Amino acid sequence: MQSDPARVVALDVLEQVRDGAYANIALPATLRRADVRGRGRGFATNLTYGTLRMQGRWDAIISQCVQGRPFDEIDPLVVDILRLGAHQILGLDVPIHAAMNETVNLARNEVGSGASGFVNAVMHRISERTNEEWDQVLAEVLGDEGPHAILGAQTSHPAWILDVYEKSLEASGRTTEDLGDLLAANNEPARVAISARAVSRETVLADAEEARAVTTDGVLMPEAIVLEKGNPGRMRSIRDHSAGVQDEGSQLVAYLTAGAPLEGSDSEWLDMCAGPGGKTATLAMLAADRDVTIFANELHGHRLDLVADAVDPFDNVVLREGDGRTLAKEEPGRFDRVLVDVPCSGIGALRRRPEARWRKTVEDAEGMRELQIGLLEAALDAARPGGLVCYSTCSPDVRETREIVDTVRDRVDVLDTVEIGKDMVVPGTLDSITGPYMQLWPDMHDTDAMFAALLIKK
Ligand SMILES: C[S@@+](CC[C@H](N)C(=O)[O-])C[C@H]1O[C@@H](n2cnc3c(N)ncnc32)[C@H](O)[C@@H]1O
Repeated sequence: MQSDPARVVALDVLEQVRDGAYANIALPATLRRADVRGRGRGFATNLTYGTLRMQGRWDAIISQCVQGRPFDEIDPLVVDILRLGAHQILGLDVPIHAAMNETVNLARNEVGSGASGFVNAVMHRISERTNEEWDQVLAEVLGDEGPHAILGAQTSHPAWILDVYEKSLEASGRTTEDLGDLLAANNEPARVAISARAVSRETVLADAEEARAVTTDGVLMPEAIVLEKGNPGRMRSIRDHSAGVQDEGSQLVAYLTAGAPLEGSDSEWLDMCAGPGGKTATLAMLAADRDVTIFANELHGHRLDLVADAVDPFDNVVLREGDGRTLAKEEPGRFDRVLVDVPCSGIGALRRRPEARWRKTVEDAEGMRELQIGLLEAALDAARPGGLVCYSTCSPDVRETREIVDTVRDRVDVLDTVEIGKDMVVPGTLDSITGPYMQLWPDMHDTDAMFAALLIKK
């Protein structure tokens, strides 16, 4: 019997990801090559992304079903087939007999009949328990390794990410009891939010309707449009860059940068780390009738090209390629508003990249520290006296958020922090935020875990 093409595609992408590919790039290309469309395409997408996201949980469960065989010694291709099988039984509502048959068949066709017998036996054992029962088993077998090892396996996260999240929750006034909700939110696909830029919100809504997309209002940003269903790539306004797909948290960072109160001149803004240009384009929209020029700087030429595409409909943006830190030396004290959206570990945006949590390490944040400090100091150098600097990350790790801002505030002349503009969001949605730093959360705000601090230079 031939294998189901959608499952073959999913297996192919899992193999590519093992070799270092990004699923969001490998999957569309593999679907195209295999000419899988319609419902098969949707199934292959859910299966691939879901399996990658939940891989840690499935591996912990598979390890309990291999009857003493060391997990690390199983052929990686067989492991991928078992992960796909586990996800069909426990992660999707595929009927058990279909999931079993298809998985065993895939093993026979892709590896050989020896492997199919092993896969059959393991799949039987996986299917003997419900998710709740597997949670119990994992709690028992991992009991000696501590609560984070258990919760990490149950929710499919490396234990170090739980340690980092726990510290971040506490630092931003939440409790460690919220950790489970946060991890569960990471296992849901990110919502597709749209920022209307060179056209009105109404135009984008009409465009979405024409593309047969289903929309709803933003949770956080009154201006945002959320696509509940549909493909943004089919919308004209997305294709011609008059609107852009952008997380609501990222939209808010641009609104905070443009809208924070400022005394004195307000005509030159700097976006110091602009690529790929989502925030630059939203800033360009917000500056459009304000007689402002935006200088968009990016270190890498190929990412500056993406900024150029994103701001194509606007004529108020000047592009510059280079290190943001040297720019500040060349033009000290010039800019009225500066956004410094620094490179970071990205562990606040795990919903977007299903494989990301398995690639990142606890050292990633440490490795960025000097660069983040240097960029924030440079942003303050580039701002005029009394000018505004917005420091932001898409990570909640305190080592790259408040610790960076606190270090720089101690070192250089920062007059004050500015209160986060709660009037810019849907009323009530930022009420939990106290103090000068904004930390968003996927489980509370349905955004990436963006951090922002607004500073005024002396
Ligand atoms: C978090 S991303 C910015 C995202 C962007 N603001 C947006 O909303 O689309 C950080 C960017 O900083 C760039 N970068 C890294 N080091 C830099 C440096 N020293 N100077 C300027 N940009 C830098 C990276 O290439 C990356 O494109």
